Amino acid sequence: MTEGHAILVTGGAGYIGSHVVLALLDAGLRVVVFDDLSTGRPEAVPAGVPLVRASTGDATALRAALRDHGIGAVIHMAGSLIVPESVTDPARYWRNNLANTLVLAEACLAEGVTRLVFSSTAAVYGIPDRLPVDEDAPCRPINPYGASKHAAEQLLLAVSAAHRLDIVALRYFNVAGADPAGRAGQRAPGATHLIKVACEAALGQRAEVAIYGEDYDTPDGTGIRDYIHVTDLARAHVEALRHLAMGGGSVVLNCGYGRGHSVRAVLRAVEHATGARIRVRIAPRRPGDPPAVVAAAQRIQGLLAWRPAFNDLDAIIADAVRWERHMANQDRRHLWS
Ligand SMILES: NC(=O)c1ccc[n+]([C@@H]2O[C@H](COP(=O)([O-])OP(=O)(O)OC[C@H]3O[C@@H](n4cnc5c(N)ncnc54)[C@H](O)[C@@H]3O)[C@@H](O)[C@H]2O)c1
Ligand SMILES: O=c1ccn([C@@H]2O[C@H](COP(=O)(O)OP(=O)(O)O[C@H]3O[C@H](CO)[C@H](O)[C@H](O)[C@H]3O)[C@@H](O)[C@H]2O)c(=O)[nH]1
Repeated sequence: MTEGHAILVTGGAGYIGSHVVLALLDAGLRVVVFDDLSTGRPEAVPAGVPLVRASTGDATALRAALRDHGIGAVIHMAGSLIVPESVTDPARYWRNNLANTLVLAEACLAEGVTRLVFSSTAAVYGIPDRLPVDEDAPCRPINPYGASKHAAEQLLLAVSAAHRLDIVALRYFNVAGADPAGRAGQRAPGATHLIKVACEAALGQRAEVAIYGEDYDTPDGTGIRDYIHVTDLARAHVEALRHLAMGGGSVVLNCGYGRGHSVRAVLRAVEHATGARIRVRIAPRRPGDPPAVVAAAQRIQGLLAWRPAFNDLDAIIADAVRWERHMANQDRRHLWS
């Protein structure tokens, strides 16, 4: 697919990145991870995969990595992604998500890399007028995270229109779960994403789950999201590379299943999967949170040879719970070693 070249995965030591690396290896591709380990973990990088520890803001390190490892395509996943943090520290988001993407695009042009897959987000839409939201809907992000990712998309598409750099921007909806074979999962401490937080609470690793707002205009008053299994999402990256290799050209694609679940529905499903009761506390709405976001999922399935294999909230949660138990056992072993 890249004529013997390797794929550079920025952010490959992170949660989604580590699953993308596995999907690429499973497809028989050569992979190099480029990660500053700000939230990623070296143990998330499989043995034998080179790890370049540097920031995407470092043009010299990027160009050296592209050159030295014979990179044919880049999957750009490095970024900052916590919505409330983007509200309190916007400059960090504009720098990491936009300015560093510019550095990467320039490095690709300078080193003759012609294909790039970009991690974008449903947060670019803001509060959609209509659900499910399709790729042509207006982008009116309501927080600096979404704004910085939307600007990065615009930058990449403009570069793509002017130069030989083809882009697939994948707009991920809410990513959750873990590798069904148990090889990877979400490792970073202090998680904020709902399914991870709920699993930790169900397994006694945190006291409670705060429900951020019970007064939204949704059937049960809590926020609605389209949760996608991380392994399905990872495989979409392999198919996006295939699309580019076949000359498919630049495109923006939603990555979701087209089905929404409320916060309360997620908590019930985690309780069902674990047999535990989760203590909940009703908290005020979180700044920057839209009430409901659900993907129109047709375009990706029309364009890529991608079909979801884990389109089921219970399947996502089962893998998330299994990974959380695995992590808890590891922690206990460390305690006694
Ligand atoms: N988790 C989600 O639900 C979700 C949804 C939509 C989009 N995304 C996007 O997916 C990507 C990966 O997210 P994740 O959930 O795996 O988060 P993560 O924090 O686990 O992964 C991000 C990785 O990027 C690395 N990184 C950050 N800034 C860097 C820099 N300047 N230089 C080099 N490495 C850097 C981190 O060390 C980490 O390994 C992000 O771009 C994020 O915006 C995530
Ligand atoms: O402890 C928690 C955590 C979350 N929520 C609620 O659960 C829903 C999901 O929240 P997450 O924090 O899990 O995810 P977000 O929807 O805020 O954001 C995620 O999904 C977005 C797209 O919808 C972007 O892709 C973004 O990158 C990614 O972090 C929201 O209604 C939120 O208010 C709670 O009630 N309690």
